[in-house]
Amino acid sequence: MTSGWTIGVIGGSGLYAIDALEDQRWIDVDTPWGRPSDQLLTGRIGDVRFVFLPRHGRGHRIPPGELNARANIYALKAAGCTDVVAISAVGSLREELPPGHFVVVDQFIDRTVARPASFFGTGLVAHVSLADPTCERLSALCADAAQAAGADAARGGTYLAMEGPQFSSRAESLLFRQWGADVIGMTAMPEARLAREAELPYALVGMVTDYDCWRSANEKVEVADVIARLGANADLGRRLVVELARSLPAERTPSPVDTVLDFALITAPDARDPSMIEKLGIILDRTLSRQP
Ligand SMILES: CSC[C@H]1O[C@H](OP(=O)(O)O)[C@H](O)[C@@H]1O
Ligand SMILES: Nc1ncnc2[nH]cnc12
Repeated sequence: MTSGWTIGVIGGSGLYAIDALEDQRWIDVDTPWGRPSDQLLTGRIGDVRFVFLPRHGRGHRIPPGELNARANIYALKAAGCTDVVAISAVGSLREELPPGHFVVVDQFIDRTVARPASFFGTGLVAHVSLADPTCERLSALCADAAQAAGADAARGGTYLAMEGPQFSSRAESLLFRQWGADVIGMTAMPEARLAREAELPYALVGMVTDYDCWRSANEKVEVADVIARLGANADLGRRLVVELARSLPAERTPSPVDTVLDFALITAPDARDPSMIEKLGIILDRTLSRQP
């Protein structure tokens, strides 16, 4: 019996449902931050509860810059998730990460510019650490699960989050390589920041669909090529989820991320805006219940 885990899965491009879930049910969740991208698909694999959210909505309706990441993360928390696995299509900035490979990333460079990136603000200020933005335990489980599913999976890598929706210019692509980025995408930020603020351990599995445009003067990314690759990748992504369910330890021991807000709130209790506290809702409940 596996207990204590409820895994939220954010499915990126090409991953809009998970057939292997038993007792499937699409449920509506509204949040103080607005509506998530779609209904949530709840179910289980064996004894492990899963909550799946198609990041762009079924049918891929929402572009990266218009995703309501706060509502998405809040909805997963409200649905009882203890941990979040994000699965994303990514471009490769490294020769040794060809299309078809998976990369379980452990760092981010955030170049997004126009997205609300925090649950906190005037009236309630918090600073969480993002030094290690992903959960080592969950990432290791995902990398093992990817391999068990039959994917070539690299452990560790830096994801460059760009604003999009256009793909990068060649000069940008070359620059990002010099910065040490390994893969590129448009969605992991601010998602990973918000997961940390919501005290949800987060892992991101990048499924490489293309080499972006850095390799030669006439190379460029085309959505049609990405889509062609997505079909095969998405099958592996779904299998990864099944393998992850099989491999989770029977008991979920606490993660340091479960309690990050205990050390992050800086606004004095009597200076806190009650409407902010209300809007933060379940994100703050645990911390506030411990404070006098
Ligand atoms: C379909 S290519 C561009 C699109 O794919 C990635 O999305 P996701 O991370 O949700 O798989 C990328 O970030 C872009 O949004
Ligand atoms: N080359 C690329 N750039 C940004 N996002 C992507 N998603 C998949 N491939 C990508």
